[in-house]
Amino acid sequence: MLETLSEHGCFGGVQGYYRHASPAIGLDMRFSVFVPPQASKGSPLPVLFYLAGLTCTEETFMIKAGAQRVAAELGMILVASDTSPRGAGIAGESDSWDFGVGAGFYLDATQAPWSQHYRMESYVVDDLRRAVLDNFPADPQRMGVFGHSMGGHGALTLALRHRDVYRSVSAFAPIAAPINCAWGQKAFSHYLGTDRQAWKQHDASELMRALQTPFPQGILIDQGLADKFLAEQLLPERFEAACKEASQPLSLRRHAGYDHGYYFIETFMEDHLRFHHANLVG
Ligand SMILES: N[C@@H](CCC(=O)N[C@@H](CSC=O)C(=O)NCC(=O)O)C(=O)O
Repeated sequence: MLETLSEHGCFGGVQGYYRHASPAIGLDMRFSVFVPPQASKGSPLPVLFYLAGLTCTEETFMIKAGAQRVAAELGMILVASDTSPRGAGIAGESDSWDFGVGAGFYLDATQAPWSQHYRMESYVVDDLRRAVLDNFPADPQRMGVFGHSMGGHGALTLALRHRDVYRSVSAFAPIAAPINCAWGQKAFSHYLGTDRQAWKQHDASELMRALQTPFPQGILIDQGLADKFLAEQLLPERFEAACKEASQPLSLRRHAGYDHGYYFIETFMEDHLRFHHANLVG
């Protein structure tokens, strides 16, 4: 059952905010959907899932990224997930901005106490997808995923781990090699424990190195060169090397003068929407 929190006319379509019970998480979750005007024609539409970064919610992308105008032109449904469970009641889960609440890292935790509710991979891939298919005119054969920073890590890893679900993937300033940066090491050690082999299953660069079948239309990544997190946390050069090793076509565009924020994201948003549209619709 979907509860509508609010709906708003937007570029001839509808921008909505919703809440539903998530079996994977065991709590209510919120998400947002932009349905373009083409929905009134009755045919199923391609869907693009957005995964946001640390501290964000299901609202951040819809308010700040400026994606709806082009999605309305192209006839694409946009879906934005929240970034973690809310209300799990784990001691200390809100103590830091880069772990716990707002920092679910799009994986299923295996370690107590996180493993009961922090199951964002199953949430996004199963529960959120199901909710979108059941309640919106979405085409299950034409789904893509993109995201920013922690959500860029999520987009790359979920696309690599669920090739049958996502046909297209791109990212803005992704955490591209989390087992080699402080954000990833902090999150993975708490969520996944000490086994570094388990960590590799959620590291985009490690997954890419083991890739069997490349994404034929390539992967698009935009990265600002004035991003204060670039050298220590994001490490796109490791993903670039892994793509080369795996013969995966990658367009990694480095942009002077752009930082980590949503002014950067909105600048290149249209390119990402057109990239996914070309991959999903042709
Ligand atoms: N509070 C932090 C900054 C947090 C931050 O920059 N979050 C980014 C994502 S970082 C990686 O996942 C973000 O998208 N923020 C939302 C926004 O509107 O910019 C600090 O103190 O540095």
